[in-house]
Amino acid sequence: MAVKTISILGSTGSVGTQTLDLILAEPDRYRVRALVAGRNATLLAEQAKLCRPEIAVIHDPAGLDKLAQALAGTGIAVAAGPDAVNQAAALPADWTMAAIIGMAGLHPTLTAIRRGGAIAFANKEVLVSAGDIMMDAVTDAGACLLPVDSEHNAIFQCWEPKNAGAIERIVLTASGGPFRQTSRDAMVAITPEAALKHPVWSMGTKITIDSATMMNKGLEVIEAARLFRLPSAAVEVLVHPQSVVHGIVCYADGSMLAQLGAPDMHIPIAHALGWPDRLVTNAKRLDLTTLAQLEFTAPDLDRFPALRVARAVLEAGGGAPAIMNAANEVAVAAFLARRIGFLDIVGTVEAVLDRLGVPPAPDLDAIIALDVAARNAADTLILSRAA
Ligand SMILES: NC(=O)C1=CN([C@@H]2O[C@H](COP(=O)(O)OP(=O)(O)OC[C@H]3O[C@@H](n4cnc5c(N)ncnc54)[C@H](OP(=O)(O)O)[C@@H]3O)[C@@H](O)[C@H]2O)C=CC1
Ligand SMILES: CC(=O)[C@@H](O)[C@H](O)COP(=O)(O)O
Ligand SMILES: [Mn+2]
Repeated sequence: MAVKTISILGSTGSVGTQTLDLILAEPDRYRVRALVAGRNATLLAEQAKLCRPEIAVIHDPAGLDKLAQALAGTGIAVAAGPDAVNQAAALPADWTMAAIIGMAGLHPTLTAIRRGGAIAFANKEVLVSAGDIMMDAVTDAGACLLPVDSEHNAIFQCWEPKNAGAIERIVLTASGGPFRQTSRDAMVAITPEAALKHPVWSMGTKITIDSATMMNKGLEVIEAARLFRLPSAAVEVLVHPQSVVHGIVCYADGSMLAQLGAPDMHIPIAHALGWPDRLVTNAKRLDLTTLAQLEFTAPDLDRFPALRVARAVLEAGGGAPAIMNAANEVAVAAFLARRIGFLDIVGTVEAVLDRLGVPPAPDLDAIIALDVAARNAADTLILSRAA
């Protein structure tokens, strides 16, 4: 059995730590090249001691001393700053987990794609903002793109490449989040604490808030359109509170192929890590006999307008997805910092989209400029709301 070389971008996060769980469960199968984190030097150092990468890199230079001290004498190289992050992403690796949160992952992920090999893609924000560029880079580099987001991984598992022409549509399921049954009026008073209590999944804070507004599903519709090259109309969303059916591919003969599993991210990550083979894991098993009922309902776009906004953005094209994503990142951070209310998150996104329109986004520089413009516009709106 050949040893797989691995890099993890975003190793200290929810997806990153679960990726490392799988690697540490079978250490002889893998050699870790690079671990990359944002600010958490303590956890990064602990991880490095366990999996012995060639290099551990922290984006925030303020964490370098702590990291260097913790790893002194281990022979593990350390580095800090954005250039070091990109250099780590460029190191040859058979398999890279792209799990940095948000647009912060743009350059390292693109660097890893251009280097080639398999890219396990968790970072949906980058696919939303710069999806065509990412997908073209995958093709140009001959890289192998492995979707990790649970719904997209499910679609990937059910997608028959030789029958792609016979695929009518795909279905992404949504848990509905903690406010699935909350009235719009009651949403005004939602606190960060309440929004961070996801009913099913344990995830990082940003995606958990996105699930609460259902912007997560909006981002996922665009992510699916990019990954599977489908129009908006071919990507359906159904609310499925049990979160055991993750995605469905609907074929022209009436067949629907679905992927089921316990709501445990170790499962899609393991699929991507083992692909094209299957790993043995300790991930939770689903006991179908305990499932009294599986519900599937259409989402309520009046209570959760994020989904409508995301579809409009996908259909508008150009720089609109990059603007939506950037405004959402700023608004979620402002909500978590108690600077705006829950309904203001999507309100801010809509206002920024109205302000910036649908500018063209022909290349990466244009997308980055729009990302900055949308962040500035969102900041200004949030400041003016507070005044
Ligand atoms: N969590 C989940 O179950 C799922 C997540 N996803 C997607 O996966 C991605 C990661 O999500 P999640 O793991 O929840 O997020 P977390 O917030 O838990 O983790 C984010 C990771 O990114 C790192 N990071 C942040 N900024 C930088 C930077 N500038 N340079 C390098 N590293 C950085 C963080 O480091 P540090 O903590 O050290 O600052 C951390 O390791 C997101 O795009 C999300 O949408 C998709 C499906 C499911
Ligand atoms: C685990 C995963 O893939 C998340 O994106 C999940 O889908 C979030 O739950 P929601 O369905 O509530 O958005
Ligand atoms: Mn998902």
